[in-house]
Amino acid sequence: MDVEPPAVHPKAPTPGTELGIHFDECFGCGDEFEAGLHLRSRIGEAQTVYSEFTVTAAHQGAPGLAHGGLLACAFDEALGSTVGNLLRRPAVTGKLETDFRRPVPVGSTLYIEARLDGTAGRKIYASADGHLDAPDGPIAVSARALFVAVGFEHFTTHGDPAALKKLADAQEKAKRVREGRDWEINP
Ligand SMILES: CCCCCCCCCC(=O)SCCNC(=O)CCNC(=O)[C@H](O)C(C)(C)COP(=O)(O)OP(=O)(O)OC[C@H]1O[C@@H](n2cnc3c(N)ncnc32)[C@H](O)[C@@H]1OP(=O)(O)O
Repeated sequence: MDVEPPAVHPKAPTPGTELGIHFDECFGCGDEFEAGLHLRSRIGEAQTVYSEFTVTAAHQGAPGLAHGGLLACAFDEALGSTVGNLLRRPAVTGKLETDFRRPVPVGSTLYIEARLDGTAGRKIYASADGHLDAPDGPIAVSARALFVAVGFEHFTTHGDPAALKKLADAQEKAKRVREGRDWEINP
């Protein structure tokens, strides 16, 4: 099947939009776990998403240096957020390839610019570059990923249905608050 240019969803958030946490307990973006990556993302121009990840002592592999697996996790999150927010299609990572080009010290911040590259049926291609300590800093890590679109049953079948229900309820409540209708008698 040919790879087609990605079609951004008409209701995708617009450039400049700060993207919130998609799940409090997500290791990539959630706030629930102190050692998590606490990635913060916003929509950029032309099918891009910018994310920032500051490396702490909790993310070390060698003394004073980030663990490569956790850097890969940051890219998985940044790329997943790009796919999820721009295409608004549930998808999971099928393949993730990383090039580690420079060491990333504790205390440094990676500025990750991720983009959609194309789609082919359920397959979604995306890639990203991580710049060291400034949006135009040297590239320390690059990644390419294949996401595969899935139905919601992927999460209900393989994940935790009770936690999913809690998440759906929290998202619905946040939507009601955003729309100024958080006054239902039976919340
Ligand atoms: C706003 C939201 C923000 C979210 C951010 C979160 C980011 C984090 C994202 C993740 O980390 S997700 C968790 C890690 N990933 C997984 O747990 C996925 C585990 N794997 C699976 O569940 C299945 O293998 C998968 C759904 C990916 C595919 O199984 P399916 O049976 O549904 O599909 P199938 O195997 O028929 O593959 C569909 C197509 O994808 C291709 N494909 C699948 N996996 C592939 C792979 N690994 N490499 C290459 N191609 C692959 C496959 O060849 C095929 O291509 P064709 O259509 O051309 O035939």
